Amino acid sequence: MATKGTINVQTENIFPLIKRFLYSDHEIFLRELVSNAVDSTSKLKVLSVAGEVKGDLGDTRIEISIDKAAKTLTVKDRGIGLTEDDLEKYINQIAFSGAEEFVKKYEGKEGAEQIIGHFGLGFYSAFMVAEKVQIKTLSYKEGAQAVMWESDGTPEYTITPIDKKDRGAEIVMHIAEDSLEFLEEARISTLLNKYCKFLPVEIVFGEKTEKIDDPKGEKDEEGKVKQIEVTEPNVINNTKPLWVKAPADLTEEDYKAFYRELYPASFDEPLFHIHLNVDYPFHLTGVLYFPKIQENVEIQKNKIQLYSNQVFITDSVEQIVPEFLTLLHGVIDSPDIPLNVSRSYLQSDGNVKKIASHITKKVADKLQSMFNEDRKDFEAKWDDLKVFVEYGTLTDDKFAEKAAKFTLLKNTNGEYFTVEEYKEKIAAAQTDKDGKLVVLYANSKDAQHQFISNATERGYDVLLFDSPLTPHFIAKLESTLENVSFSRVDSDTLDKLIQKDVELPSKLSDEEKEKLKPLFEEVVNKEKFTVQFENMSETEAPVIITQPEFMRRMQEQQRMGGGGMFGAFPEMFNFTVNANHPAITALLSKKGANKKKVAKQLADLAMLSQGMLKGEALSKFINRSVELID
Ligand SMILES: Nc1ncnc2c1ncn2[C@@H]1O[C@H](COP(=O)(O)OP(=O)(O)OP(=O)(O)O)[C@@H](O)[C@H]1O
Repeated sequence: MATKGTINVQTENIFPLIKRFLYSDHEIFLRELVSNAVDSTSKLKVLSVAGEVKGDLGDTRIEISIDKAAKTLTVKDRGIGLTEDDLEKYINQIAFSGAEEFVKKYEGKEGAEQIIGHFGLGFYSAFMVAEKVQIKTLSYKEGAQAVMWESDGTPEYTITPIDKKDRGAEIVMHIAEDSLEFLEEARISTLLNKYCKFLPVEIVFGEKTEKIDDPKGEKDEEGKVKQIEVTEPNVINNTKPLWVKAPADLTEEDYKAFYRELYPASFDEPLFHIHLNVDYPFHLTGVLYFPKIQENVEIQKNKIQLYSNQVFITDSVEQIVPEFLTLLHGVIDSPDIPLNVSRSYLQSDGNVKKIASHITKKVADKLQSMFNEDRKDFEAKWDDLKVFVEYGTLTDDKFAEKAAKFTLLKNTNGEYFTVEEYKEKIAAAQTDKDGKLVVLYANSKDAQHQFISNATERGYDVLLFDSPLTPHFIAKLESTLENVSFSRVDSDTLDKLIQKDVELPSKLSDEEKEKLKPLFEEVVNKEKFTVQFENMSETEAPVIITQPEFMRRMQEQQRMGGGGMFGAFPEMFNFTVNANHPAITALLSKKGANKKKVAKQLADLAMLSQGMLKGEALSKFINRSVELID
């Protein structure tokens, strides 16, 4: 005999609301229903261990199936099932009021889409895609009568006794006209792969055909064992993903294989991994991988997947881990991350804070131990790690504190130093007359080649800073290190960069300098280049073009979107003539057109070594050079 009833609706009919709700996240209904099936199966296993369910449990796989003709999608489990009383209690009352409360709370609220995607309505999310839902179920309890609960998306429902032999629940969704996409194998397969890939109970979707060695051992003409095709249920998930296993039982190859399982489209292998395993004060497991950092760091983000008891929740974890950690890849699984709260609340949640700082600490500790255990190997990985470490140093004070001990500086010879080691290395040569340590750096070995070789000839060392975060990172180093300044090697002449007490005498008198100055001012743009003389050594270039450090930093900041208060910053360079160079002294005695030509040639050579000679100016320079050969 059928029971009819009406679900006790408190406020308004929530079914139309559920349907309308959050269009883009309709797909999560499948995760909700499969999770329920998994829970029910897990409960059965617990009861069996406790002796409350007798005998063999049989096949406990969950099956997802599509019946296109009947327009149904079914999730079938062999878990504990429900009695009529259970249906009344759990489906009509508890689940319903839960869903009702949920909808009431978030309806029309901004950001609700994200919340529902992470949390879900539970069983009633089936009504986002179905016009009618049936639960055909037989409880594990002895002597239970199989029943079918049915509702067509109004608060009315019926419960009818049915004939069902196997234990568990079958949720049959009669897919609505506007959701027919969920009757497509490919769509369901994609969803299962996204949300259910690592669920702890085997989930079967369709069949797969595989070729295996003939069990009878029959051979083909070439004497090889014959291959025969077998069709078997297609299990879509890995029930024991790597992160739930003990690190001691895993090899390096296992970690790499799991990385490929997580990111089938990735070509690169990860550099190394960290296995997270925390029981107290919160539960957290996971594996984080350090990828090779790509030029474009943005594409790197959103690769960490967040799970709650092996159920996929989201791959945008910004609020849960500090931003620099989002450069990492991998999996975090924690039932302690509250999923039923708004995104902004997550940040202030105590557990989330603890989790974030725990992960930060773990990552820093791992880097420190790699540094301690095998410095050479750490150096070999540094180029790939540095953007990550710099990013962390810039954005997270706790990390910065720890990272200071393993942050490496690389010089143009490819040697690596910690900051302390480096200070010691350059102290003798690069301390200026005021006792300040001047660190020289280049951002490209090629572009600043001449400047680097001049500096090394002087006995100075030049660091190579070529990451996109360089300007910020240098500013950070300058603010933490006392009495140390950083100057790019082409930002001034060497004597100005590291000022010593000794001054070279000048081969040119002041009058001679005054005579030559307008000559150079004529051949370059006066607005952009400030012509000045300096007594350098004869071996240095006759003319050097430099861009003052502060000027370049302003421009870099502007390019990165900061420093707008100065408006568009003009490009300004110093055009420094080496008063001691023979070519300059020789210029004095030259006459007329030839004098100007040589001055132009010298100016162009300086431009050329800064990579500033382009287009027509370059063509003219080449022609003039050919003429000068004659
Ligand atoms: N396949 C199933 N087999 C047995 N019981 C089920 C099944 N699906 C749902 N239930 C029962 O219905 C209840 C409500 O399910 P619902 O999905 O709405 O909420 P929930 O699973 O308790 O919580 P959540 O909001 O996390 O999904 C469950 O707690 C469970 O008792």
